[in-house]
Amino acid sequence: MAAQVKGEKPHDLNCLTIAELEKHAELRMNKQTRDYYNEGADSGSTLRENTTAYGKYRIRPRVLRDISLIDSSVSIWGACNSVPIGVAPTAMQCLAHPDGEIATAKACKEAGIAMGLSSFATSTIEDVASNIDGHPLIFQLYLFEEREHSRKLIQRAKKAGYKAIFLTVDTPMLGRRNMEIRNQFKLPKPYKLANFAEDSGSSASETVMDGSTPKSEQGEEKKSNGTKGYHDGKRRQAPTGPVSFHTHAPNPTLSWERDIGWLKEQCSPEMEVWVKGIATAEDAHLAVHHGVDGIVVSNHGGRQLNGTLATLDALPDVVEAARGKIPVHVDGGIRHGTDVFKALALGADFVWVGRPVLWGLAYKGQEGVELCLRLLSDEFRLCMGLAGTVKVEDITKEYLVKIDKSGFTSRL
Ligand SMILES: Cc1cc2nc3c(=O)[nH]c(=O)nc-3n(C[C@H](O)[C@H](O)[C@H](O)COP(=O)(O)O)c2cc1C
Ligand SMILES: CCCCC(=O)C(=O)O
Repeated sequence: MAAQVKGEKPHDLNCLTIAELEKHAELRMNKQTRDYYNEGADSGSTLRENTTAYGKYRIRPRVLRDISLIDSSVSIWGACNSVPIGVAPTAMQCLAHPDGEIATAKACKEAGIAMGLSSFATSTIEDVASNIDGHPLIFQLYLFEEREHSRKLIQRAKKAGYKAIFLTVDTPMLGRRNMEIRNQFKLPKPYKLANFAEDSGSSASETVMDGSTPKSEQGEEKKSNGTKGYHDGKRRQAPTGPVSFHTHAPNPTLSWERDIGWLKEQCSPEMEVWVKGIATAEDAHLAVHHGVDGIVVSNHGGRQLNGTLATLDALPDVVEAARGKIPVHVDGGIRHGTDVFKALALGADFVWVGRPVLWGLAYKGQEGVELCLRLLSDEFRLCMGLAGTVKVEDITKEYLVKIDKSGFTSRL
């Protein structure tokens, strides 16, 4: 057992970093799951840049400041979050571990960290809520062309006490993920898209990502353009039949004018409405104009449009546009506590972490997610102290410098 401070959990000597966690997870996931979780769209350059963007900044530590009392917590949706970090909504967590989203919820409760639940979760809205036991939960919504499906999800989330709906806005079409296609990705039995089971007999395990036709949909297929999820330029019909993520998640009709007002009506007054997938100042202005409660700067972990800015690079413009009006969160590429510090210094109020949590789940279920959250939290607190900050609001751009490829630095 490693040296430890009284009351703290012992280190896992096999896994001291998120990079090590990723390696452990790789060995435990089958190829289909590993590729689905880890892949980015097209060449994967945006996926990589989300991470490498953090290397463009260095921290300017201040010293002799008595940092003996560090408070890394923030208040979010009326609760105390131990660090300004949340678990991003990611689909189908039972692929990583049979306990799936329930294990994640229990780990979030234990860590005092907010959780996002995906529309395409393999656990129900209600089960996840009862396992996180009052700690903030948000529900990630894919607003389907068949709104009735989404309306039911919203009502259930409201009843179960979710604090906000995060409307994902970067999926009017599905990004091109080639390994997913090549592997003919499908959710294996016995798992189900748990929140559609009663609507449709949820046939997620029939979802095949190769353009071929799942048996149950062959009649349907004749009417459509022959691809599943990907767009061939022809006007497609609104999907009908069982909900599966390849058929239903992309919604090319999404628009500010039609959808945000409707969503606010459905959610109010119990739940806030946020938009997840903002990458420009223009859209941040529109989000404010349409009365959303907050923004998540995100490119879906590099899984949608490849060739966009890394989220950290997109962040300052969005922060500038939303400043003082609505909160700005960011996700993508966060793999260390110092990344959290840098995102906050560039103006984010809070960050969300996707893949590392899935790796934790694959490594050791709930215990693995707790480990993931503990590593990031400990690194963040260490960074706060070593940089000379004791409160989250102390973290400003004064603590960062940008460094270019030749090593020249510039103050922000
Ligand atoms: C396997 C996987 C599934 C995801 N599923 C969803 C989803 O259902 N809804 C959504 O809005 N975002 C989804 N995301 C995107 C995450 O919410 C988040 O934006 C992204 O993972 C952040 O990047 P990171 O993985 O580098 O931390 C998914 C990401 C991954 C890796
Ligand atoms: C748009 C597909 C739904 C799941 C998801 O968001 C992802 O795999 O990234």
